[in-house]
Amino acid sequence: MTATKGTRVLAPGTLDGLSALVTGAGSGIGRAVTVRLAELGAHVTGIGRHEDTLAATGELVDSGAYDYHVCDVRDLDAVSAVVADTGRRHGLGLLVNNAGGQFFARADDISPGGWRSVLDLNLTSVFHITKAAHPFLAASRGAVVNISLSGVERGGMGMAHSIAARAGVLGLTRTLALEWAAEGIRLNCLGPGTVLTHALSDEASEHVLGNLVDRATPMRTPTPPEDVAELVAFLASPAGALMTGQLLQIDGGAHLGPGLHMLPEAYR
Ligand SMILES: CCCCCCCCCCC/C=C/C(=O)SCCNC(=O)CCNC(=O)[C@H](O)C(C)(C)COP(=O)(O)OP(=O)(O)OC[C@H]1O[C@@H](n2cnc3c(N)ncnc32)[C@H](O)[C@@H]1OP(=O)(O)O
Ligand SMILES: NC(=O)C1=CN([C@@H]2O[C@H](COP(=O)(O)OP(=O)(O)OC[C@H]3O[C@@H](n4cnc5c(N)ncnc54)[C@H](OP(=O)(O)O)[C@@H]3O)[C@@H](O)[C@H]2O)C=CC1
Repeated sequence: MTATKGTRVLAPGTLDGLSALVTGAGSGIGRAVTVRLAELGAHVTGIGRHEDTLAATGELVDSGAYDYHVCDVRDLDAVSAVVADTGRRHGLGLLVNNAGGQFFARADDISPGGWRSVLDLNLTSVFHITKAAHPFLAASRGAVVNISLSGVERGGMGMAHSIAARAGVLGLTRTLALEWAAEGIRLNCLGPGTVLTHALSDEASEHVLGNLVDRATPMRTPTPPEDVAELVAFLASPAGALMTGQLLQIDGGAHLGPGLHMLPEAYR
């Protein structure tokens, strides 16, 4: 297996003066995005449910470049209030809808409650947060990056609820890219492949590496969270000024291979 180490190509100061809001900033991809945006000059407001992890992210960035709110993105009134507070305090030039996830189960084993839970987290929250951000994004001619999943256009075994939600996010992204283009607002989706964050347990990581990375990813490498972060920063930078309505899969070709989740082992 080969693995990149997380590539940094953007120049220091690229995002000077940008105000960003990142959901799920306390770990994994959201933490890597927060750290990189702040390194490039942005102020970042993080959202998550756990204060300890959000605070730990703050230890990785310069003081003054970061604050956070403890909030569940499924609490639509609370999270809309956080967006409005952030917009009033700092303005808002970039929204990164990153908080998300699912449990792995065959469709037959997903109850109405399980379906609702995953749709609320991965689709409904994204709609409401993005809508709450609209006036601030219009004022800044800002951008939205929605963190999706490699395979969203092809399906994924064991993930009917999550893939349906992410497909909904892609449709939402493209629709708002049309509706808000005249205001200079851009929206894009990123589809990471397998990212070895703490969300995958050690046992699952071994399983994922053996079966899903080596066998299902043509480039036989996981996606470093830092690579996702650099792409988010690119989309927020002037170089991304004409990119909107895109799904960019950053997955070592997984969307071309047998599929991250096409192997029976993916949902044993
Ligand atoms: C084990 C790994 C195998 C290998 C898989 C290969 C994949 C490799 C590629 C990786 C691709 C994607 C990676 C990621 O997305 S990493 C993301 C980071 N984190 C997570 O995914 C975890 C996030 N999960 C959660 O936050 C929660 O589980 C979730 C929001 C989904 C649910 O939380 P909630 O608090 O709402 O949960 P409840 O306990 O209240 O349950 C709500 C209903 O859901 C049903 N449920 C919950 N878990 C399961 C399950 N495992 N199977 C079936 N049903 C489940 C639960 O019963 C409730 O329903 P009812 O009301 O009907 O009882
Ligand atoms: N890891 C992977 O292989 C891949 C991940 N993805 C997607 O990337 C995104 C980030 O995943 P990753 O970094 O790996 O996982 P993590 O579990 O590390 O990150 C998820 C973050 O979201 C936060 N979060 C979860 N639920 C809520 C909620 N209801 N309200 C507020 N915050 C919440 C969590 O913080 P807290 O618990 O404190 O709330 C956590 O910081 C997810 O959408 C995931 O599905 C996509 C492709 C592959």
